[in-house]
Amino acid sequence: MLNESSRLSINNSNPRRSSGSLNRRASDKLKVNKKPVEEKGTNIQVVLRCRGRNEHEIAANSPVILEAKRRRDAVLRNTGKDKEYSFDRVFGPESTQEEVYKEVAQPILDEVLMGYNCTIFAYGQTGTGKTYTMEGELEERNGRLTPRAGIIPRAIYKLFETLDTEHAEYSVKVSLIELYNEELRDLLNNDDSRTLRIFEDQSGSGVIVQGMEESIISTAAEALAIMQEGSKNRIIASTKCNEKSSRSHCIFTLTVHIKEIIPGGEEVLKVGKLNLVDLAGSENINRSGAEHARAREAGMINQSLLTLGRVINHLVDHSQHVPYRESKLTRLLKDSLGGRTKTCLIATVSVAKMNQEEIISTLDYAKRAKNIRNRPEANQRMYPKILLREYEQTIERLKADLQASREQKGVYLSQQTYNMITDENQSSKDRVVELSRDVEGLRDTLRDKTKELDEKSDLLFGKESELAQVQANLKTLDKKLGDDIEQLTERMGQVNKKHHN
Ligand SMILES: Nc1ncnc2c1ncn2[C@@H]1O[C@H](COP(=O)(O)OP(=O)(O)OP(=O)(O)O)[C@@H](O)[C@H]1O
Repeated sequence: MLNESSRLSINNSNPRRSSGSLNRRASDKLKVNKKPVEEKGTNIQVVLRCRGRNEHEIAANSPVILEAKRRRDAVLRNTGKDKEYSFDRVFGPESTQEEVYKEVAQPILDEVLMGYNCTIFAYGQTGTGKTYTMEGELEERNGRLTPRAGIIPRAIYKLFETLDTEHAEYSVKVSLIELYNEELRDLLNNDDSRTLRIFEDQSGSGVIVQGMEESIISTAAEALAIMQEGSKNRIIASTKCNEKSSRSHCIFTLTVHIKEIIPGGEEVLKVGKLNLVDLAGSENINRSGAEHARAREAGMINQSLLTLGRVINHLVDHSQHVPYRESKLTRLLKDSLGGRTKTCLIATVSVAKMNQEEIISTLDYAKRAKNIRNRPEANQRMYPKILLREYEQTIERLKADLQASREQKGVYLSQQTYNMITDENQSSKDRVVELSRDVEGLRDTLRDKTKELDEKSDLLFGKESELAQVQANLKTLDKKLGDDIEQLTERMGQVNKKHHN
């Protein structure tokens, strides 16, 4: 699977090929012409894609309740009351794959070529077109992509077309991983003995997936073939909503290194990265970010999707602590949410009334995500010479480690001890997950109690107003009674006077 690129030798000397990174990891000494952070940051881009009614929805006579209006608005017809939602772009059911690519992904690919890290997420209910939008049809026909090709194949083709047209010296790497039930799986490598682990790099700004295969590719067709193979490996599980629904998250990453000559004639490397993320179906995760109680009972909790919702809420509320570490998905994509990556969320929805609850839930989720601010920053250029020297040092260190373990010097563990440590480690991690769930349960209770308290307060307030009204009436009656008594006394005085006369 590891292919040598004939175009560029810079990556061929990379001893860490099997250790992928989703983010920048150039050490400080490699930095040149550092670009300033875009100070105030930019909101993440959010687009909505509506899928027209499918056969099932038409057969069920479920009417259309969501319509794309103009370029940026969607109108929801909800029990007689229309509600408008605005996004950076709204694509109606008639939108084509090409249109979505050109308007959403193409500008992002341009940013990647300028040296930025970018991420595109597809979020939505099962069967609303996440995979269609991200992958679509991967097969070529007569050496060309078909009209149903999605963002990934189009981005791959456009990337090579641009690099070749510009006669750039470059290298391109791809990786494809899946996250299912909080387990990471490499879709480009079936070797089950390789465990993928997530590490934050020393600078704390990036994430490294240790053990992940990164295939160097030299043509678009090669990349597409890899993608097709990986896509077949993706776990498909059935749910009630869609027979072939996927409950896994899929992250496809393209990493591009381009050689540049800076003024003065020195060679530098520009690095850009594009993460294309097809998330699991969002049903069972409600608007507040809590999962469906029945789903919890059925063991269908998607910890990662749940945490993604919570991370969004925390970012929008500018919380001090954002719970990135509570799931693998949010750990992997930390930099895409509130970090230095340029991010776009594509929310996919059905337009049929029978999915009303999920449509509203997705629209609200997307609306909230619009408020996340990232601070995009271009990756620093790297000097190949220094990079090579660093790699040579790494190779020396790895050789020493290998020698030590061969000679059983240094830290050498038997398989049994290693398994024991791994089990203990996993058990602690499981405990954290269990405790997080308990905390979530307590949060739900707190939320319910707060709601109850609010209702009681409203009731009390109503009663207080009623009491004040009764007291006011009493006061008026009291005054009237006093006046009546006064009048009566006066009359009686007059009568008595007459009587005496
Ligand atoms: N915009 C669209 N135009 C035409 N067909 C579409 C569109 N969106 C989705 N489809 C079709 O609907 C079906 C379900 O789409 P898809 O598998 O992409 O959904 P999904 O959101 O990825 O579901 P899951 O969560 O199960 O992965 C597919 O047959 C796909 O071809």
